[in-house]
Amino acid sequence: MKTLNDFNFENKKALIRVDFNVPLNDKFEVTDATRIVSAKPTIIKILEDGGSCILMSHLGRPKGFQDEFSLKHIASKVEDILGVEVKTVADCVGADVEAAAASLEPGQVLLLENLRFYKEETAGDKDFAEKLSKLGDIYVNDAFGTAHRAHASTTIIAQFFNGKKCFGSLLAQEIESINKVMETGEKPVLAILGGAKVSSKITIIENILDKVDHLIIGGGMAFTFVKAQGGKIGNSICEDDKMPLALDILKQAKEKNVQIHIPVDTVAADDFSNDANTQIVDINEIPDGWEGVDAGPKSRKQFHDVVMQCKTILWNGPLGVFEMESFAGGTIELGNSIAEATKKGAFSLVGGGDSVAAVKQFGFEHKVSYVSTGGGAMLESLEGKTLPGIAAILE
Ligand SMILES: Nc1ncnc2c1ncn2[C@@H]1O[C@H](COP(=O)(O)OP(=O)(O)OP(=O)(O)O)[C@@H](O)[C@H]1O
Ligand SMILES: O=C(O)[C@H](O)COP(=O)(O)O
Repeated sequence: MKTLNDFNFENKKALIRVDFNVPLNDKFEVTDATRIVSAKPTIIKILEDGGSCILMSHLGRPKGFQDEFSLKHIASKVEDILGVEVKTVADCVGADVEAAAASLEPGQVLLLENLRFYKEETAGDKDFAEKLSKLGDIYVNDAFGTAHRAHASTTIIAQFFNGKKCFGSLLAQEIESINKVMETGEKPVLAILGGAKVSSKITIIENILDKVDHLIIGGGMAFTFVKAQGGKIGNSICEDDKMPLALDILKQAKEKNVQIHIPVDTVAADDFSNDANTQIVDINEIPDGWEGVDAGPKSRKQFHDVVMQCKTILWNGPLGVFEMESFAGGTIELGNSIAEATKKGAFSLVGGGDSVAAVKQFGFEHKVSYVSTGGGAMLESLEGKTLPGIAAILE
């Protein structure tokens, strides 16, 4: 696995695929700069070697050239974070871009315009990838968030850099963190899967059963398991067609010696709103007209005890409807438990869209070992898939 340390970038132009697909508000200000901050070590290492950096990224899902998706909106933020002037150019291929790249001096940074202004990017077009490849001497992929896309700049381009391609430090760190959970982590290994739907997590569950000692199934998806075993779940969300699969997962877990933990009680609400009436009920006895919206106190205690026993912890998906303050308690307590276990030496990885949002919202970001910058890329990694962006560097 080639990393930045295998190259000396002195007088070299590094063409770096970053994932600067960051959220913007209506004034086009970056509201979460994590992905930019996370790419900084790679960029700084190259500049310190005496190289220059050509940064390429997508932003959103534009249809052609659309100003609202222009990367010029984030250039000053990138500049602030890097502490280095960031030059911009109004395109990502063509004569102006080639001239801007050619005139780049060691120590300088150039940010190209949104790659997805060209449909060739997502189509994985080889000619487009080749045009991009001409801009730099060494290709560095540091875009973990987009590593599950076989796009021109993430995957196809790598074939034009035989022996001159490597992982950036963010991508290397993401791979290492996933490997720690899936392959090399100290036992006992625990995965906590929450969120709304079983259907979106099935492949992960099936893959992970071979890797973990404990599996907590929480959040909305727990109710499919509860109902499948004969529990009364009131109006709680449930995928009836997935109940046979839920039973099969429980059977597989038994065969594989994986201990499954499902909530034993729940905060039930009489309405899906923050000011609904609530009561704590047994998970198998949710009254009609009420729905489970958060883990109950006994479940929180049960999950805390499991977390504290484990040395490697993966967390994907909230334990309740954490967006509503009244139903965020279970997710917050789980975050506290993971933070405590991490402090005692466990390795903890948080990944996936909503759990990362929850971790940031409740201030656990620096209390866990690693927070992934990938949403879909993280989920596909947990499914056991080889991500095309990663494979392209290894080839
Ligand atoms: N008991 C519940 N009833 C209804 N919705 C729930 C419940 N528990 C959690 N959720 C909802 O699940 C959603 C998150 O589910 P999702 O599967 O998307 O999570 P994730 O794995 O963190 O994110 P992603 O799949 O986007 O990476 C949240 O919006 C949350 O409100
Ligand atoms: O935010 C993400 O998950 C990545 O930047 C990939 O974006 P996409 O889902 O539009 O390909």
